[in-house]
Amino acid sequence: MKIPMMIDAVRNKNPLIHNITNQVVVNFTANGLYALGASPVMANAVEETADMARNADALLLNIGTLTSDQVEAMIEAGKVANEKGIPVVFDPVGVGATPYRNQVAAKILEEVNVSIVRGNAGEVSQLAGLEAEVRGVDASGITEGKAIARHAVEALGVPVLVTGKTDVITDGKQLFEASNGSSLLTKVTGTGCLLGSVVAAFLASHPDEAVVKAATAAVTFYNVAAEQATEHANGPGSFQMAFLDALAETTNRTVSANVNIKHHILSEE
Ligand SMILES: Nc1ncnc2c1ncn2[C@@H]1O[C@H](COP(=O)(O)OP(=O)(O)OP(=O)(O)O)[C@@H](O)[C@H]1O
Ligand SMILES: Cc1ncsc1CCO
Ligand SMILES: [Mg+2]
Repeated sequence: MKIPMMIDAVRNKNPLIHNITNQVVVNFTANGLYALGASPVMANAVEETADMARNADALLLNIGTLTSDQVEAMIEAGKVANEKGIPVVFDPVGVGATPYRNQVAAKILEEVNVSIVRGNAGEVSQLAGLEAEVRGVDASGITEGKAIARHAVEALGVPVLVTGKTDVITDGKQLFEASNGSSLLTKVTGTGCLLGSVVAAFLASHPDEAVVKAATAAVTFYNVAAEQATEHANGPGSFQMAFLDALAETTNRTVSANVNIKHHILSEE
C-alpha cells in the first residue's frame, strides 16, 4: 500500500491505544488521537494496566514523568501486549538525563519486546550508548539522525524512529528519511510524545505491513498535518489548535501532494 493512503485504515479501524505516558502530555495525547481517528485510553494503576492492555489494539510506553509504580505498570502492560501480539511503542523521554531514567529504559527494553523505539536524536543516542547531551527532555544532537538510527538499530535490535528536522526510520534492512514537518512542532510540548501514540495507531491499523513502513506513514501524515496547520497559525498557541484540526482534516490526497520521503535498502555489510 502507498504510504500516503495509510491514514485511511486508521480512520476505518479507530484503534484503541492504551497510553501509559507522562503527565505533561496526557490531555494533548488524548485529543490528538481523537483528531486522528483513533481512541485513547490512559490507565496507569498497576492493579489494572494488564486488563486494559488486554482490551487495546496497541500500547504506548513513555517514561517522561516516571514513578516506580508506573514502571511496574508499564512492564505488566507490556508483557500482556506481547502475549496478545499487539504493537508496543517505547518513547524513552529524557533518557540520559538521570541514572534512574537510564536504568528504567534498559529494564523496559529487557522485559518487553517493543515494536519500535521513538525518540529525538539525543534520546536515541543515549539509549544506544552514543555520546549526546540530554539536559532535560530536549537534546542537542551531535550526530546526524541517519548515523544515530543505524547505530541504534544495531545496538538495540529493534526498529527505531529518530525524530528531528528529518526523521529517520530503520529496522536495519531498510531506511526511510522523512522530511516533512514544521519548526512550530518544536515550540509545543508533547509533539514527539503524541507522535509516539500516532505511530502506535498506524502500527495497529497495518498489521501486515513492515513496522518501519507504517511508522514512516505515521510520521509523514503527522508532519504534513503540521505543515497545513502552520498556514493557519500565528505562533505556538494557535498552532496547537490548528494542528489538532489538521490531524482530523488532512486527507490522503493532501499527504500525496506534499510527501517528502527517501527510501534506502541497506546492504548486508
Ligand atoms: N526542525 C524541525 N523542523 C520540522 N519538524 C521538526 C523539527 N524538529 C522536529 N520536528 C518534528 O516534530 C515532531 C516532534 O519531534 P521532536 O524531535 O521535536 O520530538 P521530542 O523532542 O521528543 O518532542 P517532545 O519531547 O516535546 O514530545 C516530529 O514530528 C518531528 O518530525
Ligand atoms: C516537559 C516534559 N518533562 C517531562 S516529560 C515532558 C513532556 C515532553 O517530553
Ligand atoms: Mg521527547
